[in-house]
Amino acid sequence: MDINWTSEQLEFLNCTAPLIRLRAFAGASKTTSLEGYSRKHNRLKYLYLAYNKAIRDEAKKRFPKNVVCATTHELAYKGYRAKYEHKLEGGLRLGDMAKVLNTNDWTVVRAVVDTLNNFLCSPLETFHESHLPMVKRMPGSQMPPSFIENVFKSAEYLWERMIDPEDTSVPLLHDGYLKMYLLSNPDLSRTYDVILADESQDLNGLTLALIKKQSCRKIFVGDRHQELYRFRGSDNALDDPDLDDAVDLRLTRSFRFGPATAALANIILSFKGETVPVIGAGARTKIRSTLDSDAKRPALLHRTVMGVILSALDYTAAGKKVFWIGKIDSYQISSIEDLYWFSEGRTDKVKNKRLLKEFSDWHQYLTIAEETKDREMVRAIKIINAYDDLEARLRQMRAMTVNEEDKADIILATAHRSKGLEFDNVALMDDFPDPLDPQMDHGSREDELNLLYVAATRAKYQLAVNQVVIGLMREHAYKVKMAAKQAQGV
Ligand SMILES: Nc1ncnc2c1ncn2[C@@H]1O[C@H](COP(=O)(O)OP(=O)(O)OP(=O)(O)O)[C@@H](O)[C@H]1O
Repeated sequence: MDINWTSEQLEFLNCTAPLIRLRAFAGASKTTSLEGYSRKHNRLKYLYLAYNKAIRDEAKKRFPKNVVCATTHELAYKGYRAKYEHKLEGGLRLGDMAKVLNTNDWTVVRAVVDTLNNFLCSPLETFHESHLPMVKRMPGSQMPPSFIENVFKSAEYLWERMIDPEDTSVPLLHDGYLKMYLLSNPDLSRTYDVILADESQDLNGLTLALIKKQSCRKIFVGDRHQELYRFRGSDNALDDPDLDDAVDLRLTRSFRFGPATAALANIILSFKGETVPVIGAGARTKIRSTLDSDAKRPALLHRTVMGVILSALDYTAAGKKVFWIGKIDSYQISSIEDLYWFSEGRTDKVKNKRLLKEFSDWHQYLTIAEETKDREMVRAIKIINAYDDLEARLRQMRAMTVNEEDKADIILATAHRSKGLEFDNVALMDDFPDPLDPQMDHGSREDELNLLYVAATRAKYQLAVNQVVIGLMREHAYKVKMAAKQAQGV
């Protein structure tokens, strides 16, 4: 590698401690540095654990042969594939689980499914109070003991059926075989000398426990400000007390963007109490309230899937070709098409027949959405209610979707999906909530600031900020002014 390494990078490359924590800001050469490390210490065998398949595939292209790149799920799945392939699914459907549990109390069903999902992501071997979700805006642990007992019993019942290969009524989830893998105490140190845990801030308790158990060298890499999946059971593994013994190193120079974006990132992070500054060592990024009209192929980053779909419907209706980060179908468009026909009573047009088995009619769908506040269901209802000509718009949207980024007029993504990517020109859309809202709880505020930081650090040349970011800039300027006045004793 022909790189003029910075002093921060060199410190990492020369570190051979058994436990290393490398904190790297957005675009601060994390992957380049890991690659440099595995080339420098090239007699060692490495396992690079990627957060998702896209990151794994990128890593496979970059890392040398002494590095095996895998997702944790992939690592675990090998041992369970033959036994469970036929009953593997992405999630538990509330309607199906209600049938298995023989109840139509949707509050209970929701609580049981959430408890089971939380159990799957946690390192604990048995169900515990910490797995209970919020129930009717109240911590589950404050619900009556009989309710809690019932939820635990039912969640345990579903778990037993989930791991029974013969039982196809309760599917095995991806986190289910990962849980079984961890409970089997695998020894990765027999095969690898070093584990590189990328995006460590997003590791859930289960994966963190798996890595911590290994006796080989462990390098945890990440950025606590890019933690985006707290809701999936992760809680900033980089700050785990067991990592207090690690050698702490940093990468603060971002080569993606220039000083203006770095200054903006520092403003956003100041609201989280960060005091170490990001340094913008890349090309000069221009910051605007709207993108210049000649800004080519802008990436429009949204807070919500609903925002992405609404933009897609509007832009394609105006004749623009769109490219979806993560492919169109991962935005649940086909379920919206199905639900549209379902809401019209045209069950013959519904492609996924499960929908017809799960709900007797549209009215029942609306009732269950109202009772469970299920995000997917609520989102679908909003979109269906938003347009009179939805069918024609959905058709146009599919027709104007392109599969290659360079054929598009516009790139669409959520901020979540933009993580790890970079674009020449980026616009932050107006569906982000305001982290200055006093009604927002602390955890949500941190999540929203993280998302804004991730989204704002994707642009190389031009970034259009939204009203929420402008609000943060104003508030920051005001705070700086007040602090200066105070210092002068005014
Ligand atoms: N010492 C250096 N001098 C100049 N450029 C560098 C140096 N180190 C890395 N870079 C460049 O910085 C860019 C970003 O590096 P890299 O892809 O490793 O970032 P990253 O931290 O993995 O990004 P992200 O985490 O946001 O995906 C690359 O183009 C890389 O070649």
